[in-house]
Amino acid sequence: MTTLQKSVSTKPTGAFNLVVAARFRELLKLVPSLRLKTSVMVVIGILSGLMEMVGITFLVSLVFVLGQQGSSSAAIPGLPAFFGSFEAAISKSMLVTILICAIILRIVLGFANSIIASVVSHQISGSIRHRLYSKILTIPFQRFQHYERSDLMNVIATESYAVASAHASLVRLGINLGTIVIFGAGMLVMAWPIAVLGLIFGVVHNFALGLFAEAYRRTGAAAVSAIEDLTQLTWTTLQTVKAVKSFGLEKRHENIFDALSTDVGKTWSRSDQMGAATSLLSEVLTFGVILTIILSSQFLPVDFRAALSATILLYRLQPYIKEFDSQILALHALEAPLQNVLAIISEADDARQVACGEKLEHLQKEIVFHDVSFSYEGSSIPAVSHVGFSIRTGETTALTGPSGSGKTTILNMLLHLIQPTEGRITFDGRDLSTIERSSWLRLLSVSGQDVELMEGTVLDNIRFRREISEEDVRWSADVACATEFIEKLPSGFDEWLGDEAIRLSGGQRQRIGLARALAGRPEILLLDEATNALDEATEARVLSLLLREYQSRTLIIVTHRSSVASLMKHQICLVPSVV
Ligand SMILES: Nc1ncnc2c1ncn2[C@@H]1O[C@H](COP(=O)(O)OP(=O)(O)OP(=O)(O)O)[C@@H](O)[C@H]1O
Repeated sequence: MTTLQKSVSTKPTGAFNLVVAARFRELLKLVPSLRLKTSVMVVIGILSGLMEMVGITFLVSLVFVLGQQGSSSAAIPGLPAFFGSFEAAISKSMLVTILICAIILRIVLGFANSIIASVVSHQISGSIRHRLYSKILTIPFQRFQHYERSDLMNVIATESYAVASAHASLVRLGINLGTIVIFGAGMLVMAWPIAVLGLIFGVVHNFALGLFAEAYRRTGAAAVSAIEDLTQLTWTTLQTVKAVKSFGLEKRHENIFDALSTDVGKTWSRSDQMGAATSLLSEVLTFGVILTIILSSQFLPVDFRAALSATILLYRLQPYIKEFDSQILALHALEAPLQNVLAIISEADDARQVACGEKLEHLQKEIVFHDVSFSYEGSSIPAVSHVGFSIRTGETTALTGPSGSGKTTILNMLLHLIQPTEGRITFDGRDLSTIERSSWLRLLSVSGQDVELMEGTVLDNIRFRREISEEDVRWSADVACATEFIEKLPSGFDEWLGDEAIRLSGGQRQRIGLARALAGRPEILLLDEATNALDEATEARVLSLLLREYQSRTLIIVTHRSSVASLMKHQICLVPSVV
């Protein structure tokens, strides 16, 4: 069984900021077409930061100018040294205009970026959900069987959002870094000693937050694992409610659920506590550096106005630095869900499913198994070993043999769910592997002992999302002897069946499954113990109707009952493989 990420990866953990490169590489694999939008978002974000810096600087200048009596029409002497060369040219009204423009531009850019971010985030999530869902349908059936269904549900419904979150974090990182650089440059020009203090603060801050990185990675992985366990328990409980009640295990299940639910709560609160701790650390460091500037201001070789502007910039820089670090920590926490998404998306497609091949309009003569063997992945004993037989078209054949002799495996090969590991299967002399899969599957239909009913009406279940006329639905239900009980249901064919269809007996479910298989009027019908839950009399009626309708078509029945096998023209008896 393929288990999705339950523990943190073994990648080096010391390299705090390397996580950015790792997440970026993963994102490029998952959403390669986002480069342009991402760059636009980062540039807009940085421009917004730039506008903030301009706004702060001009605001400080304005305050100084307003504080100077009677100099309103003179050149502005209030700008910091950085703007010194413009002093002669900027009047007070221009100062106010620039300030207002900077503020408005910042608001507009911020708004534009949140709209773009929201659109991009939904695009990413939608595209990832689509890729995951379609991957589940295109991976080889054997690979699919290696996954826990609850894990797959969890990845599609919950963890797929991690990709959009990681993208948002990377964009925010780019914006924060760009803004930090711009603010830093501004501070350097205005008051270099304060910029140096700010730089030291940034390095210490980054190093201190780096100490939390491993804890964040572990918490992220623990949260994913705890949620997976909880989903799995819920899923299996829903699947086995009858057994749980029959064995009187409700309390035990409740206890297990509570324990797992507590684990989930603990991982989230640990994450919240770490968030609070890192935020506190950030505040303390910022306070420390500003205090240092205040205490040492009289000794610093800088102009007071410039020092004030630079200090305000440093103060405003703090949220960017804080967010920069928290986004890096978020990227650590996103490792586990991202790895899960990647694991599924990187699964190879079923080569036969995507290959073209020749079309097959009809089966004219026969299906032949030429010395066919098949072994399931990881199994040392072949499920089918060197089997050879032919099935003539338009005739009825029973496939018999003891339990485990490979009957279902043979039907699965006919259904293209698995391919022979040795030997070949031919249809009218053409190798199965050279035939277009969909054209072959159009010719045949299958029904088994366990019917996969879905949420919907009886009609929905017979149609099974295919274009099938009402007439064909009625005909198939008649042949399957299903009409007689369907019409007794309160809403007949429109009766709503839950996914478990609890109101139906085992035999009724099998008859709906049989009607589903018949409804497309297939040339070849495969029945895998499809009537074994029916009483003898109903089974006999179903079989006689089937034989009448399938006089000139191909019917292959897997059965353990000699009475059923004897009704077929041919019998193929399989023997179990030995080591
Ligand atoms: N997904 C699987 N992975 C590994 N082994 C499998 C898998 N499915 C079936 N097998 C093994 O392959 C062998 C043949 O199984 P198969 O279901 O084809 O037998 P069968 O003749 O249809 O049995 P039954 O009459 O009990 O339904 C068995 O030994 C079974 O354990």
